[in-house]
Amino acid sequence: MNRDAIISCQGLQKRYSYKLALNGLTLEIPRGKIVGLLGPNGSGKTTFIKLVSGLLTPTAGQLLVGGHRPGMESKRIVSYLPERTYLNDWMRVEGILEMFSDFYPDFNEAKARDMLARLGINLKDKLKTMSKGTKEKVQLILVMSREAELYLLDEPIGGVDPAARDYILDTIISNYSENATVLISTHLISDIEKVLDEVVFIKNGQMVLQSSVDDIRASRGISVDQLFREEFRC
Ligand SMILES: Nc1ncnc2c1ncn2[C@@H]1O[C@H](COP(=O)(O)OP(=O)(O)OP(=O)(O)O)[C@@H](O)[C@H]1O
Repeated sequence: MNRDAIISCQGLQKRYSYKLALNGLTLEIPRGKIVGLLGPNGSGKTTFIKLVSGLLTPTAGQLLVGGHRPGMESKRIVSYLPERTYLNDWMRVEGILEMFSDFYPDFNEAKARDMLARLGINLKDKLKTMSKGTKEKVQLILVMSREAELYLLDEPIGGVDPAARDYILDTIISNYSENATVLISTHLISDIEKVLDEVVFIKNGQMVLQSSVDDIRASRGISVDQLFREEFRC
């Protein structure tokens, strides 16, 4: 197990009653990279992210996050955007900012306010009155405004319109501290691959490929999106 990697796992298994969602996953995610976690529906992406965030516990195998077994120490360095919202709908953006400031010592409120202003989001608005895409923007800004060592983004921009996606990728996701790692699970590969350094493909709870995006383009002459379509053709 490599303790220098931000995530290191060996033979990682997660079983939900009869379903083996992760089936001996072995991989290392380096520090300082933006990594795409890609795979077909049900391949185990969300399960892996939840294990890394400490929300679930492994059935078997080993997992280190920032050199620690998932727990208090690893949770401190992880900023996690879940697939489904965890915030209360009735809250106003300004209330949520306050909550994050109280809760997370590493929350950079000025950075969050700046990004919210640039996207024209009104601090007085309540989440429940916002469109799906705007809600996603708010949550992504909150998560990326923590000075974390590892950002876990599970399907971050599915509801965001294509015109806003580039802006969000360039200003929010790429605007992270230098030694931090961003792990993004997504099906919007063609939109997101331009910011990715590396990709991990998983299938049936196992890793099938880990490669730098440049290597895929140089050695195979195709995009990550094309490779995904070839690898996982139904
Ligand atoms: N709480 C649960 N109970 C039982 N089975 C579950 C549970 N959560 C996930 N699974 C199963 O585990 C497998 C992996 O699910 P997971 O959500 O990790 O996949 P995913 O790659 O994130 O999929 P998607 O791309 O559709 O979001 C699937 O077969 C799913 O049905």
